[in-house]
Amino acid sequence: MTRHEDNNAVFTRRDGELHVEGVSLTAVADRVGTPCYVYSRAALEGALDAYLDALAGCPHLVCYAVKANSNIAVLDVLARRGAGFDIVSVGELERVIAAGGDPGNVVFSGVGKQAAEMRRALEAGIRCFNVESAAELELLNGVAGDTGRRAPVSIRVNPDVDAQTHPYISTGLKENKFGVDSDQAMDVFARAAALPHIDVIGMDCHIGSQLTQIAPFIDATRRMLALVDRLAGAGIHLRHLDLGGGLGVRYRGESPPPVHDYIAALRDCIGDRQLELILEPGRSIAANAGVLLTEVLYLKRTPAHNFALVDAGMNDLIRPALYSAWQDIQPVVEGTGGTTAIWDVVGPVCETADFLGRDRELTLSPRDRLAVMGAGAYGFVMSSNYNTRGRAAEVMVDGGQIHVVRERETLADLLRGESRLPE
Ligand SMILES: Cc1ncc(COP(=O)(O)O)c(C=O)c1O
Ligand SMILES: N[C@@H](CCCC[NH3+])C(=O)O
Repeated sequence: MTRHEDNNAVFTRRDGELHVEGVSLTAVADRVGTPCYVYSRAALEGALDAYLDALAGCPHLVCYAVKANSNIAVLDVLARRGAGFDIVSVGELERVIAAGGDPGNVVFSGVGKQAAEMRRALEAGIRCFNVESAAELELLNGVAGDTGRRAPVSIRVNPDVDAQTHPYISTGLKENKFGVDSDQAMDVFARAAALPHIDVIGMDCHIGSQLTQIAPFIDATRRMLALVDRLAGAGIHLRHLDLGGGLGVRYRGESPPPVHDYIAALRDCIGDRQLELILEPGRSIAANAGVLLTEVLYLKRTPAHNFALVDAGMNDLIRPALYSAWQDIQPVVEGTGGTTAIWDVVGPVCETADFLGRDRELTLSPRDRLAVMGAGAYGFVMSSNYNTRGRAAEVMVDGGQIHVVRERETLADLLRGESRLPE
């Protein structure tokens, strides 16, 4: 795998059979069973390298957004390659530490941080708290004082720009719950600078996810820089600017800007200001580094519709049900015959919204394996046990090797901690 290759280049078809790196997906399904998430180490590394290469020569830290895919093996691969991490809970911090990541390269985002989480993050020595409200700032100052530490702080500013993405994943508009209103930002920074246990070191924003154009990023960056300059005028000098994540990927017809163009545009805005640039990409690192493997259980043809019932459902991959997201569905083995039709690929969950894809032209037989593409981000992490279904296994392919990096959940896992009432 050379650097900069498109992540999709590691998912290739050879003799009609879909492979990830050097391994056939049939081999993975035979060994691990379905449903199962399969990630490519080379694809993860290639995606991170695109960021690191584009940032060369500029002080930077790429903090992979753990929420996109928090499997410890994924974090391990990225940490070894030089990534920092953006976390939103103490749980994600513990994952980073378990994966061998350096807490000194962790930024802590999130609107609802609790005192115990702050305490643990201070103790671990994280790089920065991305503070999202005046109230959070006061609590953090108190917790830092109690622990005898100073808290490094960035204030998340809501720049009020339209990210032009799905409303559920748009975060930088005035009406969204995220960050400090840009009109109140100067006051919050001034308060932070005056608090005894806070070190003000940065400013951050994150305007939304799956952005396919550069313009909203530039718009947000300019608004942030105007504030950075005003703060400098008021004697508050920041060390870093964190522009969040949000760069989109191609699921179907989208053509998001290449990482290189996106970063060149950001660097151009920053100009010769002495600021470290922090980014928090999630989806653009992980989405196209993973697929969800599933098997056809039954084919059901009705006068109204053709249903392919598969063993993965909305509890495994909720994006289609939640956002009407479209993800490509490919047969693992092509050309084996079967019924060619327009199918709704649906799961076993008792909900009409339980579909992985609708109106897909496929040639199918029962027991065929299918791969839902682009499932490496916001896939397993959003899965649930709805209908008392165990969560899928996760696999990391590395060259010719298959590593099971999360066992499939068993019934015992699902019932753990529950009990009947006493007699
Ligand atoms: C604060 C923050 N940073 C980074 C990300 C990662 O975003 P994406 O996966 O779109 O790159 C998110 C999620 O949207 C976020 O809320
Ligand atoms: N879960 C969303 C992305 C959320 C981004 C989190 N801030 C998706 O699958 O598209």
